[in-house]
Amino acid sequence: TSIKERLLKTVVEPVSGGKNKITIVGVGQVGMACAFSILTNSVSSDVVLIDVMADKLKGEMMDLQHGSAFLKNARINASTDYAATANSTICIVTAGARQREGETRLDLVQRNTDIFKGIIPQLVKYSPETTLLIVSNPVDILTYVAWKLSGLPKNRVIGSGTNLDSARFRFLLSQRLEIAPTSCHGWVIGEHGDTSVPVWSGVNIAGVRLRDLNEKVGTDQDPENWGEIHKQVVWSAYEVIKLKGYTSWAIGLSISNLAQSILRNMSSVHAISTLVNGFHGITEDVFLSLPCVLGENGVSRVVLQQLTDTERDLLQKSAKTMHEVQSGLKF
Ligand SMILES: NC(=O)c1ccc[n+]([C@@H]2O[C@H](COP(=O)([O-])OP(=O)(O)OC[C@H]3O[C@@H](n4cnc5c(N)ncnc54)[C@H](O)[C@@H]3O)[C@@H](O)[C@H]2O)c1
Ligand SMILES: O=C1N[C@](c2ccsc2)(c2cccc(Nc3ccc(F)cc3)n2)CC(O)=C1Sc1ccccc1Cl
Repeated sequence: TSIKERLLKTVVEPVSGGKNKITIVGVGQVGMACAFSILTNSVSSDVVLIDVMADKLKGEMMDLQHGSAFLKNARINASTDYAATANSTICIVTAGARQREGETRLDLVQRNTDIFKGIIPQLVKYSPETTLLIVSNPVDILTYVAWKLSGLPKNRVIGSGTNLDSARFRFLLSQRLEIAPTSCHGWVIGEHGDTSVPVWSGVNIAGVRLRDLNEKVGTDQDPENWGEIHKQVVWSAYEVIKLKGYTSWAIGLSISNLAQSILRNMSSVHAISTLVNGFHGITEDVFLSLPCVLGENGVSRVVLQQLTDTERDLLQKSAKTMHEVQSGLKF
């Protein structure tokens, strides 16, 4: 008999297949930062990596597996075959092509849409109950594409949206006030990226709104120029790209936080991209970020913020632009 048989008496065979399996598609800078954050925060004990670059995929899997002693023995697997993703509670999609020199956004969106045609149906085939969490850019449009390709109900198709925008906003606010970001409350909503919308009327510390202390906060007439914080949210994205060529750690941590809310059915509120037809006078099928209640069945509720007319107009303008891009896509 083998050493193992002389060493161990079997009581019952150990099983795998808990309810916290997460698939991550795309093992680039963002995908691996998501994987590392999810594993080091013990969000999941069962992570599957998918990519088309087989060698990079295997190398990333092995490198993470070698840390198992420090990761509570989480199962880490990888494959180019989607069968390995079966029964994933969450599927995080970070796969995508980078914008080429001189490429228009519409060309990039069509290229990433074509990539999604080979990913989304496969994920749903093996995990029909999954929640899709889209990170690839342009994230709001690609979340719409994932919703159309997946046939899943709108509560189970989510985009990271302005979650990173809001995290950067709260960090910058915290730096200025010398208070922890978790105690600095501020929501950036709408379209992820350059045209996101900071809801200044809601920015508060312990319920004390900056607007109540100075009604000009967030406007160009504000002598203290608090509005600069939102401008820096956008600038810092370009700054990080200029300095290191990509972003990873903050987006990875924010995705891990969203995954935790789903797996632990926390009903915590996050700025994430959801189908906003019917909200704030929007009548098109588009995905934009609003404060959403997030749990095991995805987005269960949306917080109805009181927005100024300007904030509503900005959302409606984003909705219109995205609807035009979406209408030009070939599925
Ligand atoms: N939503 C946000 O806030 C946010 C923030 C940062 C980055 N992003 C986006 O995340 C995406 C990924 O960024 P990155 O820096 O990791 O890019 P990257 O180029 O480092 O990684 C992309 C990965 O996708 C893989 N891939 C390509 N086609 C695939 C396919 N058909 N199936 C499976 N995998 C495929 C590539 O092999 C590569 O490993 C980009 O679209 C980027 O703009 C979004
Ligand atoms: O931190 C980032 N980095 C990216 C990036 C990561 C790897 S290469 C570029 C970034 C940085 C700056 C601009 C930009 N624009 C863009 C627009 C549409 C696309 F399809 C892809 C990228 N993207 C991707 C991205 O979405 C972010 S967040 C971000 C971007 C712009 C403004 C505000 C925020 Cl909070």
